[in-house]
Amino acid sequence: MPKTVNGFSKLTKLEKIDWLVSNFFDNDIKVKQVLMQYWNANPILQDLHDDFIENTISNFYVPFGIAPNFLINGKDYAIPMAIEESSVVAAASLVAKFWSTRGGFKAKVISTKKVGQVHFMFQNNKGELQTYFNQKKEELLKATETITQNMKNRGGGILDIELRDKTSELANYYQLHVTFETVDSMGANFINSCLEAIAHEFEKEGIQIVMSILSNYVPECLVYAEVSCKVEELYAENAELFAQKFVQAVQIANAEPHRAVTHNKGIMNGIDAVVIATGNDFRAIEAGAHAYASKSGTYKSLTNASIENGVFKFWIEIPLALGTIGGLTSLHPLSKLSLKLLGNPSAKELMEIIAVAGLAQNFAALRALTTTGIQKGHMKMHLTNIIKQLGASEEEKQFLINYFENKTITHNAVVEAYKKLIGDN
Ligand SMILES: CC(C)(COP(=O)([O-])OP(=O)([O-])OC[C@H]1O[C@@H](n2cnc3c(N)ncnc32)[C@H](O)[C@@H]1OP(=O)([O-])[O-])[C@@H](O)C(=O)NCCC(=O)NCCSC(=O)C[C@@](C)(O)CC(=O)[O-]
Ligand SMILES: NC(=O)C1=CN([C@@H]2O[C@H](COP(=O)(O)OP(=O)(O)OC[C@H]3O[C@@H](n4cnc5c(N)ncnc54)[C@H](O)[C@@H]3O)[C@@H](O)[C@H]2O)C=CC1
Repeated sequence: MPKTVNGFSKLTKLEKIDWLVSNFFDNDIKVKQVLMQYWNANPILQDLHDDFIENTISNFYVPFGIAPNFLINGKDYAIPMAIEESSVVAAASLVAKFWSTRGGFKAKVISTKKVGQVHFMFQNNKGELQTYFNQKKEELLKATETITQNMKNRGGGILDIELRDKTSELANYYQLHVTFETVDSMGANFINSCLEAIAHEFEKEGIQIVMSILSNYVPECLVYAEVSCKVEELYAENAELFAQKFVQAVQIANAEPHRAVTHNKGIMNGIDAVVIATGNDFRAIEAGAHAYASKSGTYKSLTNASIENGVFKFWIEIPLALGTIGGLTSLHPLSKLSLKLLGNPSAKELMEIIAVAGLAQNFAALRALTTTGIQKGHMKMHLTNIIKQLGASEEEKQFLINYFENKTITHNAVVEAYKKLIGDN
């Protein structure tokens, strides 16, 4: 039987589920039950979630946790995190507590410029194109006036439009490179609307517009965060060796892309979790962060560390195009709550908070990697997931948690201990 369908989008939610269950699950009624089990009991709330995307058939939960005790620029925060991976929230919490007694995190937005581009092809004389652009520039700005008026009143809008010659990269390729200030919004829709208005105005015979779209590479929408303390304040046991190995771990990430990718993945554990909890676009943030990590031509660490005059310093510099208005930020009740928990920050303040979450996460991972190894703490948190996969009862779970209190946790060791416990050898 063909597993393709016409008009799927027009079916009701239940019809969609029935089609899926009959075509892909042999009419297994349990599949329908699992999907419906995740529907929200409140139909209004469910409707809201149904409409976030298309062809919704259920909800996919991701845990929503809190990392308390973050002291950032002298202000206390409890940071919301939406993430499926164990040990991330624990690690952030541990590090927040640690640095809160050493002056906390200092963060600062460096710049907030965003970029959009109208990509086009032009075969004729370059000088003529430049003249046409120079004559047209004011009209291009005028064409966006109805869209930009409110943003200008907020202190934002279009900062500049440049004609860029890209013919050395691709034959006949030029672009209008436009920079924006979008204040408290991420700005994707605002930027795209402006670009399409500009493209429409710029079009004329001989200019073939290919596309108009914002760029998620935002090296000028940049935030910096750091922690520092005297080396001896780091950890009681051999603080100097700890600091040295920590700095070496960062240097290795800067020298070796294989390590840098994992190092930055650890940073994104913290960043994505807060980005998602606040209703922001984590794909945009991921794409922009990794592109920035490659800005020198080699993929490198997004963090850095130093020891100078007995002072340990650890910092991050990362592009984050975030919004505290627009997108899902006030539509998703939990994003709204997250922003309220953070004191309804401006987009700039949110950039600082999220950069700190990334720095804290990296500190936790490097601390673990250069001391006990990552598995000890991670597996301690992951233990309950393994136990649950085995189908253990509450009593068996407690037994296994106590059993592994002072033992090395591996998946196999847990399986063996469980088998022994239930007498299945
Ligand atoms: C996991 C810990 C924190 C345990 O650390 P610990 O020293 O065993 O923790 P503890 O039991 O002594 O508790 C100390 C504090 O840690 C936090 N904490 C401790 N347990 C919990 C918990 N259950 N729930 C919530 N918070 C917890 C909490 O703040 C607690 O204080 P309290 O609340 O008691 O005042 C530590 O070993 C750690 O930070 N490990 C690193 C974990 C990590 O980085 N995980 C990320 C996933 S691995 C990965 O994806 C990235 C990686 C590692 O590959 C990146 C890279 O390579 O760079
Ligand atoms: N490549 C990408 O990253 C793309 C992302 N998107 C999506 O676009 C969404 C974000 O777009 P936005 O334009 O930010 O959201 P949005 O379309 O909801 O617009 C936010 C609007 O809020 C208004 N506003 C009110 N007060 C403001 C203030 N203080 N500061 C700034 N604006 C204020 C402005 O009119 C602004 O345009 C996200 O959902 C994202 O996933 C869409 C297309 C492409």
